[in-house]
Amino acid sequence: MNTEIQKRRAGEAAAQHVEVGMVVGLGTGSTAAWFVKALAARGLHDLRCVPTSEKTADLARDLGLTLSTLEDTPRIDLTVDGADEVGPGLALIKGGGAALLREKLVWEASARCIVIADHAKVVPVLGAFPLPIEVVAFGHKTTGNRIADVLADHDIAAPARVRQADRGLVRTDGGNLIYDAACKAIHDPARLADDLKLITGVVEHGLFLDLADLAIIGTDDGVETINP
Ligand SMILES: O=C[C@H](O)[C@H](O)[C@H](O)COP(=O)(O)O
Repeated sequence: MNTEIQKRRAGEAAAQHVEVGMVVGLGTGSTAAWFVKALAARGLHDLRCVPTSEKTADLARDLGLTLSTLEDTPRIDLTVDGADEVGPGLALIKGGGAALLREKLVWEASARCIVIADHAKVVPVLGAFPLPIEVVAFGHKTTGNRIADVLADHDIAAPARVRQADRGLVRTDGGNLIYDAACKAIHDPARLADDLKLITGVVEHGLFLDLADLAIIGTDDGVETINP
């Protein structure tokens, strides 16, 4: 199994869904990067692209795509983005690259969303990938304790840990921190999503529920599609 080829196949297949003149949301991560490259290679006219991170903005700019912002183009025709896990009903975990807040803002502004991933990302139950939760830096340990309380209420014993990089705490493009919750199995994603949003200090979480309209999954033989 070649994961990178699977990601590339998914990204290239998704680029075929883009039409002339569209406003396109550009996801973040290694899979979304294949989509951005494939999109640039198609050379479509009059596209306006809304990136979900500074990293994606840099890539798209380098490839000659025309960038826009959610402020200038608040209605997006199609967003294509990767995921850390693709569960039943196209419930997703996202945020492994710390871009979940901008991603969710762009997804929610989109008429259609396609998630792209390699085959290993498809899971029967969400939660093996630690759930990213974006929190404001002020008082983040208190917020982390409240997150742990909510997780315990969901029979999830593992604590959420603040994400570290070599040079200290990871900061999102918005200057916030990320807590990763090693849930192992999330049996009621909708209830957990609601409960996390009620915590003061939590900006957003990486559960993307009822947002994806289609999944394009790269395989060793080509691509497979999954509808919600
Ligand atoms: O914050 C990052 C995003 O949600 C990514 O789309 C996600 O982590 C998947 O990234 P990759 O395609 O690199 O596995």
